[in-house]
Amino acid sequence: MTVRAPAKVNLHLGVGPLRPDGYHDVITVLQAVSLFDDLTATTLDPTTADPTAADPTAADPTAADPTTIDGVPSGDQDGVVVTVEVSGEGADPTARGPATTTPDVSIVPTGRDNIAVRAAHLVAEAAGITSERVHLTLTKGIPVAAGMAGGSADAAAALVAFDALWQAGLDRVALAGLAARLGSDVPFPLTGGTALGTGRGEQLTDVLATGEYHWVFALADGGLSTPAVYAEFDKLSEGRLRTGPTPADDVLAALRTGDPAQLGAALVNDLQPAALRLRPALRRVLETGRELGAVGAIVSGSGPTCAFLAAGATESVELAASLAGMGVARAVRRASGPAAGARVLEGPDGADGSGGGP
Ligand SMILES: C[C@@](CO)(OP(=O)(O)O)[C@H](O)COP(=O)(O)OP(=O)(O)OC[C@H]1O[C@@H](n2ccc(N)nc2=O)[C@H](O)[C@@H]1O
Ligand SMILES: Nc1ncnc2c1ncn2[C@@H]1O[C@H](COP(=O)(O)OP(=O)(O)O)[C@@H](O)[C@H]1O
Repeated sequence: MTVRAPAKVNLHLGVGPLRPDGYHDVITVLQAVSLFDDLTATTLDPTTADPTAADPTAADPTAADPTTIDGVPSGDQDGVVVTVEVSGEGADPTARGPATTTPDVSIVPTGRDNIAVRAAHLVAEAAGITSERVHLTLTKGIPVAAGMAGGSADAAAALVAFDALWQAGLDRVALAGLAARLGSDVPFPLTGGTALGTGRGEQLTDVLATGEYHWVFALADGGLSTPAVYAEFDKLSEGRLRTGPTPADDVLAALRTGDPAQLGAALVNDLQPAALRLRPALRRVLETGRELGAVGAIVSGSGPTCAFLAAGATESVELAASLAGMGVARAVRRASGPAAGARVLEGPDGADGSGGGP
């Protein structure tokens, strides 16, 4: 069973003051873009050891209660064992070497703190599954800790995969409820497209959007931690009166016209000053993209990826080539949006997941 899920870019990210629960109210417009992670779930014979697997019982040092991680069942209380193998973005070259003490946010964990494993345990709980052994292969095209919601995409893909694999019969509303327990950004890659997010970002409404948008992403070396960027936002906000998140009216109006230049001029990211404080070199990346003709230039979410909107497909090819030539980014990727949400590429019997539909 293989499920593909998309990355996102925030076209508008208005952030309100820190709430008592440690989150911020946001008003955000998210667009799914054609950078994808593929998650393959393979049911294993419970009696066969998997030599490629990381130790699934490796303790998460942040978990005070070993039976849950952030309120999500860890699997320790039942016989559901999910092992993980990662390739592509964020695959740890030292994964089989000695353990390091400094956590690197841009490396994907392969233990039970992998968000796809946590998603599996949530579905197991909902479906009453108590004994299964499953191996997950994550083929990551979405950069890690990069403000593009790659972990959220994997979690959404896992929810869809395990719902189908274990015949849990969860409908879209139930899946979105589990998704919101895993992270504020997890409901969005289930649906994809373009959507308005409120609350922590997890409450989604459809947006009237026309046209196809051509993006160029400048990938950075190393990631940025989302909580660290929000904390920097709080520091920068000290002494300033912040009432609520800024509304997304300009971006919503631009999306109705389908005009990239209008959308480019309307892009807003309230986390951008915080990301630039933590990564001053991103200023030069943004300036370079603008000088090379991007109609919009913004830090993607909490960063450090920089997102450039091109006037059209041809312009995006030229922009990507020129940006790569300037050497300001680790890598440059082109993508279009809106992209579809999490979908089955290959079912458990090897059949494709198109269901014969359009
Ligand atoms: C900033 C955004 C923009 O879309 O995403 P990224 O750009 O990192 O992908 C999101 O708000 C990130 O969503 P997500 O990565 O799911 O965050 P969560 O797991 O829910 O929360 C991680 C931490 O981020 C902070 N957080 C998150 C969401 C929110 N509305 N307010 C917050 O303050 C909190 O410190 C929280 O403990
Ligand atoms: N399947 C996963 N893919 C990516 N990161 C993961 C995954 N599971 C857990 N993580 C952790 O989540 C953190 C955020 O990753 P990611 O979702 O890619 O970034 P962002 O929140 O900036 O969009 C990473 O530092 C990583 O350690």
